[in-house]
Amino acid sequence: MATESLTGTGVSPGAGYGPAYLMGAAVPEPPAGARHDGDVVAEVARVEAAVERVAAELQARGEAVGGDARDVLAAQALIARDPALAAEIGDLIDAGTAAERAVYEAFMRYNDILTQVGGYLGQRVADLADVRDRVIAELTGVPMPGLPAAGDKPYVLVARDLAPADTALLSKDIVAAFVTEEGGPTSHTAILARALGVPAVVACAGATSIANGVPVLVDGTTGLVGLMPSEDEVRATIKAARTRDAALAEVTGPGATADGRPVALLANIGGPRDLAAALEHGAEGVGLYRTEFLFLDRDQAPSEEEQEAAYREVVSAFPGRPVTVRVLDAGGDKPLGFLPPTEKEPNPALGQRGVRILRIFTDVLTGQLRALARAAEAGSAEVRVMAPMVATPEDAAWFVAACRAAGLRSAGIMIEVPAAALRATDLAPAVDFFSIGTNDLAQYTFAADREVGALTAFQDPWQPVLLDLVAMTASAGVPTAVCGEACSDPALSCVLAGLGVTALSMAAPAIPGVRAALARHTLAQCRAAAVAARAQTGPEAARAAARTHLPALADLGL
Ligand SMILES: C=C(OP(=O)(O)O)C(=O)O
Ligand SMILES: [Mg+2]
Repeated sequence: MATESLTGTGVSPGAGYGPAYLMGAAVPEPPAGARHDGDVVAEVARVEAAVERVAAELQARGEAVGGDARDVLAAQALIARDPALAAEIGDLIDAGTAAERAVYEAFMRYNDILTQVGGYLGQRVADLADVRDRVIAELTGVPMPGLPAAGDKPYVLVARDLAPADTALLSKDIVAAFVTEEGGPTSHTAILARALGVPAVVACAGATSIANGVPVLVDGTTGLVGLMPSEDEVRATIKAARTRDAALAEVTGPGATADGRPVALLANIGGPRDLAAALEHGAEGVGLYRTEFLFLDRDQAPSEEEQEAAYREVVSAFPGRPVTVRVLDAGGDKPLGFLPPTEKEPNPALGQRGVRILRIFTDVLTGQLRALARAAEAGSAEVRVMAPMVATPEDAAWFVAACRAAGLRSAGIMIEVPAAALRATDLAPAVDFFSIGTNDLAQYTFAADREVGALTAFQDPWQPVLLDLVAMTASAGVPTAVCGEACSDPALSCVLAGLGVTALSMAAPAIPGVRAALARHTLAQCRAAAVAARAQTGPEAARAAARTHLPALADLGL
């Protein structure tokens, strides 16, 4: 048995095992006025050793990665070994300052000089701060900032939460599983983990107190995180996950119920890098391309040419198939510096987000639509474009008109605000399709921030009220997909089919489970499951009631 276990919410299936790596929180500033005990020589030697370890590690990591990263890391190693900095640190230690504080102050002086010089050198300030924090971490024993380099063994990445920028370079070969203390089933960590096919547990209380290097077994289905598990336990958990995967691999082909009602199984992607997984898991197209990843960490929108190149890559991966692109969903939990709201927002999730911000910065939308129209022209995919956060018929009509003006044939909207679901019949005449975003629909229905771990329960897509809103939307007479994380649950995907949804879009690794669940149940069973779930008053009861009509789930290990 594991010596200790923690529990969170399993959000990406499969089992992962490896040493814990605690993603370094910000390295604290050493206290001002900290003094050493008088041994100047020993204190200087401590700094020299720390600097050398940091420089060598940066250099080695650069060599391992190669390309541009090698030059950047080699430059950082040079900063660390800079003799002028060493002299400055030495002077401070001579005057009695403790090693870590001396490092901090000497680096800060350089920082000020670079900032004043500005231009290219000014932009190196972040590199300098990173080297400073690494040396201080080395001296004080706190975790290193950032992510560790790939080693021989994948590690379990433990963090308070993960931002998209933290994880841009991760892959399945580097990370065996994710565990975060915060976040819910629809947080960025969960979305990213599913896209990479890495098991993940979020909202796991106590996760950040796991010590670095401790062996951790993560079950991304049950949400259990075992510390120092026995070999037998690791073997059994991994075997059960594999058995389930093997059962699912036997069902292939396009999504359909057992009696042949087609339900398109599409992939949610964040960019071209997710295409391989989408194709590997047999996605029939793309149901949600979250384009905002292309716009993150920039001072301005990417050029139309750069956007077109990314869109073309996605479009060409699915010839003749639907590729549903969501235009930029900025604001709220995805703020972009170059698209600021017009006033200070005390509640960003309820602020100028999605289509609301695009209605202010119309040039950004027009540029994106033009790039999409050109990419659509170049390939044979059926490109569909949709807007996030549409709340009124007027928003819908405005967006569709903008798409038509750009020459785009298929224009739709996301239904993720209760107002839009409740009055779907008013929005229907303007659009070609709906796609329900259950993540935000839950957030706004319950007035519960989806990024707050303590409110995870409200994100449960089995809430009967959410099923009611899906049913209302699907009966408005427009083809309706669901692209929120709800679709990753095979039982719920049967219920959604039973509610009249015609396409389901999810992180690619979830597709086999959903395909198998649908293939083993008739449309009548799916409808009965939906009726039974909606008759309940809470999510647990809804889940249990639906499952009584979906008997094959248990055989599939789902
Ligand atoms: C699919 C959705 O969009 P996102 O998670 O990107 O907000 C949703 O809200 O359900
Ligand atoms: Mg959304």
